[in-house]
Amino acid sequence: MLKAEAISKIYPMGEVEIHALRGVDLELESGELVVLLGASGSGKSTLLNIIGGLDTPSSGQLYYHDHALHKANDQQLTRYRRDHVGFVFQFYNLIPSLTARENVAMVTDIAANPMRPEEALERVGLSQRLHHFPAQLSGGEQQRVAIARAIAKRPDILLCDEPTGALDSSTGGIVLQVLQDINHELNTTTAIITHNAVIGDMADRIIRLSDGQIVDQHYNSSKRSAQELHW
Ligand SMILES: Nc1ncnc2c1ncn2[C@@H]1O[C@H](COP(=O)(O)OP(=O)(O)OP(=O)(O)O)[C@@H](O)[C@H]1O
Repeated sequence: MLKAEAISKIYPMGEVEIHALRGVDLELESGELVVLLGASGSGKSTLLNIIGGLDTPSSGQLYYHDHALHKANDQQLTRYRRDHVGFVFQFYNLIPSLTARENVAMVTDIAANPMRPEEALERVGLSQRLHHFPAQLSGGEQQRVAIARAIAKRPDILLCDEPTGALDSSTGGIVLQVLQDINHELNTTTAIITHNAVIGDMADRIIRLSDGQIVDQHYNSSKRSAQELHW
């Protein structure tokens, strides 16, 4: 469903250029769960942001089905993000003055074919927290609200940048289990960025980046349930 060919990204920084990505080829297949591993600065977030239409490549081609995203203008990229992509970040980015339900409703109010906020929150196990404000929720619960918000519009692609980076291992396991369940139940193509190689065990495919290049990728023959993972 998504194909990146020879993607490079150069950030000009004064006199020097930072080569964040150097010729990345990547295909994401419908319904798969991919984990992207790599050291800090290897280009993981840059790649995810380009795939999600938050950033544009300096060179290379990017196709979502037959849409050439590398040629898209701002308006077309906004539409692609709004209609097809869900994002989950390390810090949950919830609106503090809105309840869990209202945070999710912000998205469902503008989406084409959304699920009800109650359904999205039920899918992440938060039916009992609909009217809580973010400050009244634990970190893991806040991340689950962020996931409910991301999936409520039924995105084709869910992109998660260090979704458990701020969580302890057992809370992180619950959040990852939610992502794995949603991938399974809704067939949402899912990419998870992490520093943590253990998380690769829950993936269909593991991709490793180093210095702006994909240096290894393989299918995982012994996929495990996220809640079995410990780090
Ligand atoms: N907006 C930017 N302007 C300039 N340089 C950038 C920008 N974004 C990223 N970079 C640089 O590009 C390289 C790749 O960064 P990126 O954030 O993609 O790495 P990462 O693998 O996600 O790292 P981390 O795990 O620490 O988040 C780094 O050297 C970074 O400093």
